Amino acid sequence: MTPSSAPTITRVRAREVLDCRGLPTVQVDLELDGAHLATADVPSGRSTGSNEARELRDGGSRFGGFGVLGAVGAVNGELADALVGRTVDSQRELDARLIALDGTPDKGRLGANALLPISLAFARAAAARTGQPLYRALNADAHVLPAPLVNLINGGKHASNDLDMQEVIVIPVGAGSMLEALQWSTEIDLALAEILLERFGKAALNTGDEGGFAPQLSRVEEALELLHEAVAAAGYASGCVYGLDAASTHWYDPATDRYTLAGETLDRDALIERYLTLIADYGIVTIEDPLQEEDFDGFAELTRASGIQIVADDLTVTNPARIERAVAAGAGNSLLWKVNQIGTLSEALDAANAAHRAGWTVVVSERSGETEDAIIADLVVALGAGQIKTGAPIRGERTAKYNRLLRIEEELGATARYAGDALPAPALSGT
Ligand SMILES: O=C(O)[C@@H](CO)OP(=O)(O)O
Ligand SMILES: [Mg+2]
Repeated sequence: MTPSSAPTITRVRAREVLDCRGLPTVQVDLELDGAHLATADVPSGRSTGSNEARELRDGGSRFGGFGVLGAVGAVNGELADALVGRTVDSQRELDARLIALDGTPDKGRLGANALLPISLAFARAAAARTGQPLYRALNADAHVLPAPLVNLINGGKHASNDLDMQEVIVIPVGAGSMLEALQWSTEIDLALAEILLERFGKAALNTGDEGGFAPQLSRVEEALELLHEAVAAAGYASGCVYGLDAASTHWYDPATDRYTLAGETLDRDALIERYLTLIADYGIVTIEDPLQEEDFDGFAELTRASGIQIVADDLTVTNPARIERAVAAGAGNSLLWKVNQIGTLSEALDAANAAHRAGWTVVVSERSGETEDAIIADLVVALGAGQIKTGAPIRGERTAKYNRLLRIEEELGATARYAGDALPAPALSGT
């Protein structure tokens, strides 16, 4: 049922809410036609790329200015004044208006954290107006449930251990459904907890920002061995593959053009060699941000040499122009898709289309600073992307996404398809 006339925005209201790190972020209510009210939150990154759309923070506090009252004020003042009472034909028209109101290339005047929650709340309200869930309002044929890239060991900027690589990931590709994929993931997580307790003692179960364990270790090989052990102990060795988010920009020194990995200094070639060894030894089928955020050539070299999924995050920042550059250079073959890196839903959808057109895969992603807002669950199904990265299945801001996916799987019934084939089947034997 599609209402015949275009909706009118009758209310826009922002407030400050807290994310999972206890830091303020922006929540927006948006109402259409005095009847359809929707809410959306904006998440926040910690290991951000330098080319992301700008998030406005207030400044001035001892902790570096984490407040978002400026962004909240922009929504409740200038943006609400410009939008309330207006009729909006489409998401694209609204987003174009938001972009024009900000007027800067990086959304630095009003802030991506002011614009995006308006864009997302509009998408939800427009879907509600048609009586459909968001994933279906965006794509009538939506039916693919994503394989989860489950980040069970945290390092880098997300944890207080010495592991440089940010995320050590297991992917239950052999599961038959979303429900089964999450059951496996939880059992693997519990098995990992037991192994860590036995190996590292009392502080073993510290966790990082995305709910994965953050044991005190520094070598990624050790983290991968622990994860393999946990998968085997849980009984899923034949159904799982592995991945990394190296987030290497954050352990790269531009002054020397060198990386420091577990105390060792490596140039680009040595680091690429190291990845090839890790891939061969540990059944790794996907690596995100293996090289620093400006090294298009390095990405291209590893993409060619490895033959696996190489995911661009800080390199491409969900920005169609940077994606075009990466595609032309062969720098990666997969896009990490984060709506707040670009700041409106339409631009993010353009980014996903650009990636799909180029034959790249798309991995829909959380941020490390999340709220309970589960919108990426609807978005990953709408895109049919087949892969989601949304942390360990043990903390509310992450389980919100997983639980929404379970509900969508139920709603889709017999038409639902779990994308276990989005990544290659296990290549390893005997680990
Ligand atoms: O690097 C990443 O992929 C993300 C999410 O996992 O981290 P952050 O949100 O801190 O940028
Ligand atoms: Mg990343």
